[in-house]
Amino acid sequence: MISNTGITLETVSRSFQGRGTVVQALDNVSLDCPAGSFTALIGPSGCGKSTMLRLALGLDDATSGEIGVAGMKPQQAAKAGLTGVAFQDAALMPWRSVEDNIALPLDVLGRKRSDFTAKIDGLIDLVGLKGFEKSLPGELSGGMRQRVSIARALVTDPKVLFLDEPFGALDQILRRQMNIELQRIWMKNRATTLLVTHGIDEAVFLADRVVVMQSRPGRIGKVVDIPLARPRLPEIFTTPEFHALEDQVAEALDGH
Ligand SMILES: Nc1ncnc2c1ncn2[C@@H]1O[C@H](COP(=O)(O)OP(=O)(O)OP(=O)(O)O)[C@@H](O)[C@H]1O
Repeated sequence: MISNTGITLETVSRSFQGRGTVVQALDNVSLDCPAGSFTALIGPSGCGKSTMLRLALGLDDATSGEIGVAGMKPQQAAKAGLTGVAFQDAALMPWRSVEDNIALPLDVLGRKRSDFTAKIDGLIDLVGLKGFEKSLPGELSGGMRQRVSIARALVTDPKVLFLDEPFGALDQILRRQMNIELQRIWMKNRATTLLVTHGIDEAVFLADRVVVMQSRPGRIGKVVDIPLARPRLPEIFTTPEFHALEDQVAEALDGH
């Protein structure tokens, strides 16, 4: 029984040895994402966002410090299928159909596909791709590919979800639609979510709090709480309350 499905970083540092220099990608970063929370991570290019995600996914090791994902070491959590991830370029297998792409993590984890037929159907429904089960990625729009990527991230029923700029390549209108979709999906499954984004509006719309990072060395500058009630409707983007929160994040990005 896993009692904690959150993400914790305790004084985590990661440095890279360059040519004669050491890059401190993360310097003593501590962060606690409680179970079921939605955290957005924003910051200038090179502040260590992707590095943090890679460490939490168990794809890389910290130079020092401790990371806990769903109460385990990151690699253990990934092996147990407790983590899901979606990247900016949907990273789908072009020769696999929508449903086969969604099933990919099951193959990787050695799970029996036939046990998950209903799960995959449900996810296709959830992300609005009914009727496209047999389509290939090349036959889908950018937004549809990202939906597949999100369904794939959810197929193991992860307790912890990592999203690395999942809508970064989409135009503004589509991104807004996807933000609304993502909120709906998250409100249903309530996975602890860590979203890396460059969009202040996206961060404020989706998150319970926005963690603003600073670079050289990569560290947390400020945490802005987002006390907006859910579900947040599209109209919220134009409210003074929303703009005030965007301003707080923008100021923190400027180092205030
Ligand atoms: N494998 C690596 N080898 C050497 N340096 C690295 C490596 N990975 C990251 N870095 C350095 O660590 C710093 C943080 O990189 P990271 O990719 O985490 O930043 P980021 O905040 O995700 O940037 P972006 O917003 O541009 O994606 C950068 O200075 C980068 O050059």
